[in-house]
Amino acid sequence: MCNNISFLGPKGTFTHEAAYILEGNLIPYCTIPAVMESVSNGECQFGVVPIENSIEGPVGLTLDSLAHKFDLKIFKEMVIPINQNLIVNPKTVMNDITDVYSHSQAIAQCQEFIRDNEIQPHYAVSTASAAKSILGDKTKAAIGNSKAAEIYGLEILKPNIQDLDNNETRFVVLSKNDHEPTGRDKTSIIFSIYEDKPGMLYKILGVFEKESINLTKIESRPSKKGLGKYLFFVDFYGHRKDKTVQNILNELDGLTYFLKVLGSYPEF
Ligand SMILES: O=C(O)C(=O)C[C@]1(C(=O)O)C=C[C@@H](O)C=C1
Repeated sequence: MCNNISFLGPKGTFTHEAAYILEGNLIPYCTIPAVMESVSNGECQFGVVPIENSIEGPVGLTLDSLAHKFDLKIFKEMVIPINQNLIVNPKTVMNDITDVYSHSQAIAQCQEFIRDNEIQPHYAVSTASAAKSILGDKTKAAIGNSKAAEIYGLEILKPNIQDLDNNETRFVVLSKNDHEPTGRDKTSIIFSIYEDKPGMLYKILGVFEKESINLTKIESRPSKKGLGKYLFFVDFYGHRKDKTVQNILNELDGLTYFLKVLGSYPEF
């Protein structure tokens, strides 16, 4: 069995740091859909992507790609603390910097720092690609992982520049199959409801209440089928092979317009 693990690269992203928790041959891909494609087409057995951040919330591209583009399962989840650093070329001082580059999530996590220092933010595909892009230009800084500074021969001018301390990101390991039950599992699903019936979401949540199953996340995203039409992303305790969870999924099948089970995996 191939032991390749794709991750959102290049080397030095937070996703790379999360992927280190796994054992295998780590391969960087430059976008979240490219990571998913590498698992779909069998180049990699697993792929690691960010799914939500404790400050900035969902990673929309991951949720949308799982809902609309790929038929992949969640095999594992991982949560790592995020410490953002101001990364610069050697011998740069604060006054040299006019522009700062990073992933949109990282820019959002450091809004106050960027505003207080009056530097112009720019979006990049990942924090590490931002670090690579500033090489050789003292007017440009990047926001990212200290590992990126080390890998690309850059320096950290200011550590811990995120606005809030409880900064954590949850990553998922995607595969063609989900995880066998461990006794401490979570299940992720996506569903949409019939729009013309009142109280549908209430009824659906009632199914979980009836079976005494705790939700750990509920999130809605546009279904891309018009304003006011949503997909719901729900995570809850239990494995899809548990009798209780099977009862829930059977009932939801009858109550929802669309239901996709993203799989069951051990709680981090
Ligand atoms: O750009 C990176 O370093 C990533 O791994 C992506 C990502 C994200 O999408 O949330 C991961 C963690 C941080 O919150 C910032 C960016």
